[in-house]
Order: sequence, then C-alpha cells, then structure tokens
Amino acid sequence: MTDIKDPSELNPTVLSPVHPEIQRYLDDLAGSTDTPVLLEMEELARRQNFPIVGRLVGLFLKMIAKSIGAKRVFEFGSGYGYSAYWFADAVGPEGQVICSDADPDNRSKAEHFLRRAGLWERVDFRTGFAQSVFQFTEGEFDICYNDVDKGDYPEVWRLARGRIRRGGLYIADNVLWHGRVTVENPVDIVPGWTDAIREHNRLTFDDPEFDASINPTRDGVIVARKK
Ligand SMILES: C[S@@+](CC[C@H](N)C(=O)[O-])C[C@H]1O[C@@H](n2cnc3c(N)ncnc32)[C@H](O)[C@@H]1O
Repeated sequence: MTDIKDPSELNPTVLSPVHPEIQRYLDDLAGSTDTPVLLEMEELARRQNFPIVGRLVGLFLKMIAKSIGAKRVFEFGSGYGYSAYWFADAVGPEGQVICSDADPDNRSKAEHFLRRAGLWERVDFRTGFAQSVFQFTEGEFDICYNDVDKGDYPEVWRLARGRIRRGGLYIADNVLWHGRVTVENPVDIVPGWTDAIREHNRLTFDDPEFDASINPTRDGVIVARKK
C-alpha cells in the first residue's frame, strides 16, 4: 500500500479544523485515559510517522460503537491495531473486530499490543487487500470502518454500505484530508486522492438510506447511520 508521510509536511495548503490551543486543551482532557499499551502504540506512531487515528478519535470511536451496542465491526485498513484497540474495547468480550491490512508486519505488531491489553481474543486480524478480505467475509456488520488508501474510499463505501445493519454505522477517517477538500487545486500526496475523498463524502451524504455527519476532530471523521 502507499507509504505516506505526515501530509502536513507535504502540502503547504493544509488546514487544521481545530485551533492549536483548543487542540492542546482537548489532548490534555484525554490524557486521563492513558494506559501503558496506548502510550506505547502512540509513541510508535510518533517514531515511525505512522498515521493512527489518535486518542481523541479513538475515544470517539469507542463511544459511538458502545452507544449502538456494536458487537461486530469490520475495519478496512487496521495498521497495527490502534483504532481496533478502541473498537475491541467497545464490543466487549462477546464481540468481534475483524481487522484487515496488507502488511503482515502490522498484524504481528497488533498482536503484540492487543494481547497485552487483553483485547486480542476479540480480534480476527486478516492480512491482505482489505476489499478482498471483506468480500470473503460473510454477514452484516454493526460498523464498517474505512481507513485505507484514500483513492479507494468511494469503492469501500460502495462495498460496505449494503452490509451494514439498520441502525448500524459507516465510519471513515481523514475525510477533510487536512483541508485539501476545500481547495480548488490542492497539492495532493497521491494524484487523485483529494477528488476521491470528495466523491466519497458526496456519495455518503447524498445516500437516501443513510444520515451522515462529519466530526471535525483531527482530520475529520465521517459517521453515517443506516436508517
Ligand atoms: C491510515 S493507516 C490505518 C491506521 C489505523 N486505522 C489506526 O488508526 O490505527 C492505513 C493502513 O491501511 C493499510 N492499507 C491501505 N490501503 C489498504 C487496502 N486497500 N487493503 C489493505 N490494507 C490497506 C496500510 O498498509 C496502513 O497500514
């Protein structure tokens, strides 16, 4: 999959939806949720410049997953399990989070972290192309979560939307793409990604079977509830 650096280093047009002082305040509040495993996962992201969702979005994912009583979650693009940590926490001991990632090394790291957090038993981590893994996985989901390469966002939305139960959620990260979605000719990390995200957001908002909204935390998280 495409190896991305921090987009803010690569694009002079990037915008943060949250003022830095407010961001610091929110980060400070969220510090009360520290655990040794979370701190290690976040430190690894900093060291390797790996794009995890971060603490505030993690807390948000856990809260909305719990609020609909989610028990079965599919993740497209799991990295080394940081977002899965929050979903696995939310689904409880009877629940399951099916993770997918192209890089087998990410699976090993996820096992290392999530086992220590007592969450690995709730995770079924499958290595491969996420869209194929999904097509080989049967059944409906309470939540489908999309965090793959951004050019694939419209495809993932089209795949996922029909397999979410009524009252279930479609969630995708990075839907503001560091502000590029607002710029006419953005400097893109990979040509076409901004247009793909715009198409994805439009498709999601315009779908009559879903109610959609964007939480502008970090890089924007879209949440669409199936009616
Ligand atoms: C943004 S990171 C995921 C971060 C993770 N959701 C988190 O917050 O901890 C994207 C990951 O998805 C993987 N990836 C991207 N596109 C993929 C695809 N189509 N199929 C499988 N893996 C993919 C990349 O290798 C990378 O590990």
